Amino acid sequence: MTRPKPLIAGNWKMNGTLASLPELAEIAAAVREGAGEGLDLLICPPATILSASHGLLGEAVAVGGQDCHEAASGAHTGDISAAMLADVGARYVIVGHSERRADHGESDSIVRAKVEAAWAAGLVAIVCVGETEAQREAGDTLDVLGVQLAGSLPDAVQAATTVVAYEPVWAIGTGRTPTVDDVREVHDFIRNTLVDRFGDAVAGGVRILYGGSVKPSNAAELLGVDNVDGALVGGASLKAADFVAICRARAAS
Ligand SMILES: O=C[C@H](O)COP(=O)(O)O
Repeated sequence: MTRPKPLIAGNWKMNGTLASLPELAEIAAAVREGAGEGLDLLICPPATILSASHGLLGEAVAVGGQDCHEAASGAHTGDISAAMLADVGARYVIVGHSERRADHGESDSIVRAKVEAAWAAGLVAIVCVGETEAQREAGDTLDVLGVQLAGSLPDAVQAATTVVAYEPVWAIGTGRTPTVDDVREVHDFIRNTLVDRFGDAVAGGVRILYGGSVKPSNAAELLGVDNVDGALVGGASLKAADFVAICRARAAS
């Protein structure tokens, strides 16, 4: 199976204002100097600065949303549709992040509907899955991920429209990461699960990102693991220098 082109994605979460745009300018400058060679790059800033971010980053670094509503439009005060994200330049949208699942009670079936909404608007959906610490300690990690994948991914998955992000909940923002062997086991499991359901041709091209305390010092090790096709980076993506260092580490691994 040929490895898909790696994707390094930054998720700014609820951080960043117009005053943060210089960080993006710094990333854009590093990319012009070759930092993103051989990689697809993505920043998912808050929706309030998506348009300005797109204007700054241009085509070399994609921008994406952090969530979208499952409906195309309507009476959903405060929500954002996939088409609205696309309208201001987004090419991707994260769905089913564990913070959305926990804070907003998003079930696998809601996540699945959001994936379909993203596709309908022409966006690539980054579908997040991951186990809690209690689930890992109980030995349930693969079972939990199997259920999340089965429920969150629609039948019409294509490599060009879908990315899976494995984010162990206990590793997010904690500075803790799974061992390389644990990451390999989970990513192999996700790949095999995709192959069983969607076949080799589709599943081989779906990028499987690792997310959870990725930083410059551990990026080469984590991103060098088989079936790790990039990273979904939270905290470290807020600093241009760290995000660029992660990109360089992946390019070199
Ligand atoms: O979406 C990103 C992940 O939740 C990882 O966040 P983190 O890199 O701050 O641990």
